[in-house]
Amino acid sequence: MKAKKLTGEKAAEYIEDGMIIGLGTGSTAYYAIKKVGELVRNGLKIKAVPTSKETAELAAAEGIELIELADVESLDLTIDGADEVDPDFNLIKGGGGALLREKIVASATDKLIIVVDESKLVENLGAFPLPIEITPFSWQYTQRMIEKFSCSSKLRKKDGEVFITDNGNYILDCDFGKIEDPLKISVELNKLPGVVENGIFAEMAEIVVVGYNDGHIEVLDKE
Ligand SMILES: O=C(CO)[C@H](O)[C@H](O)COP(=O)(O)O
Repeated sequence: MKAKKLTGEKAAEYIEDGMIIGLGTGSTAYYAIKKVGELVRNGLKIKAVPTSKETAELAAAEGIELIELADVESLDLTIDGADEVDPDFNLIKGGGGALLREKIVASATDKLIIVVDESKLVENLGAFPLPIEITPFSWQYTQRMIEKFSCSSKLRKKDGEVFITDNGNYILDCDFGKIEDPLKISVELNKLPGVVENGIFAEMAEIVVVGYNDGHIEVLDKE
């Protein structure tokens, strides 16, 4: 909790007047959004693209001006969380179910800043089941095709009901074990009809802000 707050707030320091930014989803991004709200109320002028309905609601309540990605060419930076981060800054995202919009926003971003607590740092991706967003149409067929990649998968549920994403799709949480080549598996998964997007963010993050439970923060920069 403390680590998440510190890292979210630290990431907000990268924001400058006039920027167009992306706002991520999840309990760590939450603290960044709260901090951005505070900065906006103190006079910072920015516009933001949210990565989920949940984030849009929070940001609007904070007084942050929201715009559509459709209306801009690119974003200066995006602050988002992650479920796993490997030493090459490959990520697994989508624990909160917002991976599709998060990946679209990340792809339009000059500088993707990831905020995590120390528990998210891993040597290899894969201990966290990979979220894959799929179409509801014949989803069991898509599941069988995905499982040919040697994984087992579960349809995500919430409160006993099938979890529906902001885009009206389902999510399969897929246990691949150790993921040796994140970029390759990500590209292969996205070739399957029925797969909308997967939660591997390979070679996208530029900065990772890590919060430690003892209160210190580490900023890892790809450059
Ligand atoms: O990818 C995400 C949502 O789709 C989140 O960023 C990810 O699940 C991390 O969330 P948290 O900061 O709550 O641990």
